[in-house]
Amino acid sequence: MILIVGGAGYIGSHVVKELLNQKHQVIVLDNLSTGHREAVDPRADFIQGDIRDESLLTHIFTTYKIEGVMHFAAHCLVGESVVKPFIYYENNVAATLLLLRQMILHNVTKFIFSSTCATYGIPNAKRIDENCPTKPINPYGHSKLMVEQILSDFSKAYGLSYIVLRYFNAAGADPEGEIGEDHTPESHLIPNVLLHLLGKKSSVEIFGDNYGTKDGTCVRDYIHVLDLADAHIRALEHLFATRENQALTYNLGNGKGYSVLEVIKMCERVTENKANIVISPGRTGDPAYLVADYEKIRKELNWRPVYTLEDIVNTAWNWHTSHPYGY
Ligand SMILES: NC(=O)c1ccc[n+]([C@@H]2O[C@H](COP(=O)([O-])OP(=O)(O)OC[C@H]3O[C@@H](n4cnc5c(N)ncnc54)[C@H](O)[C@@H]3O)[C@@H](O)[C@H]2O)c1
Ligand SMILES: O=c1ccn([C@@H]2O[C@H](COP(=O)(O)OP(=O)(O)O[C@H]3O[C@H](CO)[C@@H](O)[C@H](O)[C@H]3O)[C@@H](O)[C@H]2O)c(=O)[nH]1
Repeated sequence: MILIVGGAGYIGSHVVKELLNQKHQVIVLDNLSTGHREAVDPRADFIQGDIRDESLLTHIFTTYKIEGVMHFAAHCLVGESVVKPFIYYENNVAATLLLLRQMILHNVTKFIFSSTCATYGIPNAKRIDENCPTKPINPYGHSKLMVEQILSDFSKAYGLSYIVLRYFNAAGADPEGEIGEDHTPESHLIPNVLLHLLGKKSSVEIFGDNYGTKDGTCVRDYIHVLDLADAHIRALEHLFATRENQALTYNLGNGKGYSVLEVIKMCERVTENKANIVISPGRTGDPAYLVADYEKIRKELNWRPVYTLEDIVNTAWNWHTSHPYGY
């Protein structure tokens, strides 16, 4: 059985559905702080609770035969982390330590960790590969990089076998339309544009239009949640297939950069609607340009993204139009 921590959240719930489709047994632990009970596939076991509750973790590790853990639970907003760093270090680093302690105590060695391209900071590269220096520029990125260091040390000392997945910008929704992105408040670009085009927000803000990019707006690499789900399953299967401890780090992105303006244009095209754009100051902690080189995971786990930006916007639009109030 695989324990999915944070499996009621946006990315976790999509991974849970794919794991179940591929006949894995799944138990989800989530405190529902930003996740939704309805997002958890009914075929999964669900426990509402917090990873900081050590007696609950002991109960889970002694009751269920947990063979591996995927850890999605975190605070994960770049801007919020700049103004509320305490909760980022507390929930992303200290709470993860508690989870890892229980794993070690119960001899569970396989671990997949949701990290981020925010660990790179402002890279000096057109495409970021895993050898680029990690110099985060916000507390969120620092908190994820700290966990990566902890995992490396724990692997050597306690035999942890792990894969760190550094996602770029997750987007899109389940093509079957059952689950999708639902955050309150919503801060991510694509849902914000689509919610505006759906008439739920009066305008869409562009945070900064004088970055040193092709049109002055920030460039990001948008990766479909189902491509992320596929990578998680490959990572899990790799950990189960190898005898030696693994200590691996992979980027997960599309390898293509789109500016905020280009994303808005794609949303306008898919929805056949015109956006009312407002230019606002850039957000603190936002790098100008982040695009992935995903060669390493392509070579080693035979993963490659299959969804385009248009697929991302189409599936997200399908979700928002069928769930205008979220779950
Ligand atoms: N969304 C992105 O673009 C993106 C990019 C890079 C990395 N990530 C990482 O991926 C992971 C998932 O992101 P998401 O967008 O699905 O976020 P999300 O907020 O939708 O999901 C996080 C889930 O974790 C749960 N949770 C948080 N703290 C918890 C705790 N202490 N105990 C139990 N449950 C807890 C929340 O209720 C939520 O269901 C995060 O670790 C994030 O840092 C996300
Ligand atoms: O209404 C909006 C929302 C966002 N943006 C811009 O759009 C880009 C993407 O922003 P957003 O969708 O909020 O994602 P990021 O801030 O890039 O962060 C996401 O992607 C990171 C990886 O790049 C993850 O680590 C984070 O968890 C996840 O929130 C940024 O340049 C924002 O300034 C706008 O202009 N208007």
